[in-house]
Amino acid sequence: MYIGVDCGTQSTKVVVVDIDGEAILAEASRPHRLVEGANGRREQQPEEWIEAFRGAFEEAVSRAGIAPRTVRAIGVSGQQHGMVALDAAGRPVYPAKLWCDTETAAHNAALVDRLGGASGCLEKLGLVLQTGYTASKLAWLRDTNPEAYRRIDTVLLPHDYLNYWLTGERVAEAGDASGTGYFDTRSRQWCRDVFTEIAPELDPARVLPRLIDSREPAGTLRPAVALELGLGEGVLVASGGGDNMLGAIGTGNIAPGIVTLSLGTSGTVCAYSPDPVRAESDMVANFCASHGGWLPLICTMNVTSASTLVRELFALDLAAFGERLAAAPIGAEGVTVLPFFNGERVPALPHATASFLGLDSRNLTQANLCRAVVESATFGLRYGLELLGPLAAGASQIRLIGGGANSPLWRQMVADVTATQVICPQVTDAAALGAALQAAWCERRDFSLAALCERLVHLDEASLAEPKATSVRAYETVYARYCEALSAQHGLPA
Ligand SMILES: Nc1ncnc2c1ncn2[C@@H]1O[C@H](COP(=O)(O)OP(=O)(O)O)[C@@H](O)[C@H]1O
Ligand SMILES: O=C(CO)[C@@H](O)[C@H](O)COP(=O)(O)O
Repeated sequence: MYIGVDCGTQSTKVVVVDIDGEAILAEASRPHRLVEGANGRREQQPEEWIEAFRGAFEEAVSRAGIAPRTVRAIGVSGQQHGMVALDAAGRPVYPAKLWCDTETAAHNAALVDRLGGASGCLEKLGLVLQTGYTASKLAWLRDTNPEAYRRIDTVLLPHDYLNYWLTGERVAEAGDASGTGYFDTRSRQWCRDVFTEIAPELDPARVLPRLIDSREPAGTLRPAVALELGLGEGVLVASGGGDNMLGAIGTGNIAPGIVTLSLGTSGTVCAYSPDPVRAESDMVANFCASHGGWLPLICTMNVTSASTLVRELFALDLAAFGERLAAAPIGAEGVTVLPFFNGERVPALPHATASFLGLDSRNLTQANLCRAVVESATFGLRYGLELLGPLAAGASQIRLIGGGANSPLWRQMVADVTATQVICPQVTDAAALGAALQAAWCERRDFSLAALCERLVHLDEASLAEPKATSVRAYETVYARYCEALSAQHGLPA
């Protein structure tokens, strides 16, 4: 038995996987709080991830009906980029500053300048620093909270922190490390000179976790944790990785030809590449994959976070929200939304706010506003898909994941907006499944990752959405309207 864990923005999910029986036995999740402050502050308490993990683990194991002692390895996936700075005793010196925190936009802009602009970043890191990456969070802590900064002994990412809690080891792997902004994504090594530029007082040899290969274990369970969870001694904890990297594994996107698109709190589009990618657009992140190779990715920050704001504004539950979406026509009768409620990463507008455009006395309905926000989040991902260029253009299928993929209407919308076939995996949380598969790959040397994906990545045929020609054409017009609005409001090329 193998356990996969995904510490997302809104919740931590756990899956129990039986590799030999080729079955996903159970899933469970527990929510966490997101603390939202002024200036785009978005933080969480790392201890709450552990609490959520405990609850979800207990429920998943009990639902699976397995003896915990049959678990052989655990894999952990986590929301990318979050800064978890620990003191020498392993306690956070400050709450985790998350991927969606835009408070550090000015620090990011200053860092990009100091590294020689976009070309300097590309030369040193293989990607261009974006607000949201760990680097500017560290620079921000140094400036705004020097007392906490002085106590830093290690800087981890969310999944590294869970690995640390499980094993006592402070380690990192290339996939998640590539989102720090002080990691060379081509050579897969820490970029110590960039780290020193950001945090001159900290010794990178001490503060940065030891890098391990994706198939190497982070360690074995600490005896106290094994006892608490009822697990046997010697249970391996895999290297784990960023949620997008493990979501790629959990959707079978481990070789070129497939696109994974996530409708989570964030929206992401990524495609595997065996070589590092230097995309035409600086907004394409040349991240590493968490199984070797690369995973160029674009990320938008306002997907289910945006739809949830509008849904909650009208006090709708998910079912009622779905009904409102269906009640409005394609194009929401002329309503256009630019859903940048907390700034945006792609396009790079960290200070932007949202706009509702084209409203009149006739089209101002709940249904149109709900529909327009979901359409706009989807258009943002099409915009990103286009930036990915040939890597994504050749894909014949989109594997759709994340909470929004539960909505049949949203699935069809993605198919129509991208003119590509869409299908979901059977499992609710593909990143947690990817983490379990990576754990099995680490522990079972008799399996290749491809063989494991073949066994466990089952697609849900009932979720298949084929693009419909009339809808594809209708969305072309509405997407053009969205691009015009983007250009008019934010000066971007239409
Ligand atoms: N049927 C649905 N329609 C629209 N949104 C949904 C639906 N089901 C779940 N969601 C939304 O998906 C989000 C959770 O997605 P998830 O991928 O688990 O997020 P994360 O990994 O960022 O924590 C929640 O905001 C939830 O409201
Ligand atoms: O910042 C990124 C990718 O670069 C986000 O995709 C985070 O990794 C958070 O993911 P979710 O919580 O939305 O799954």
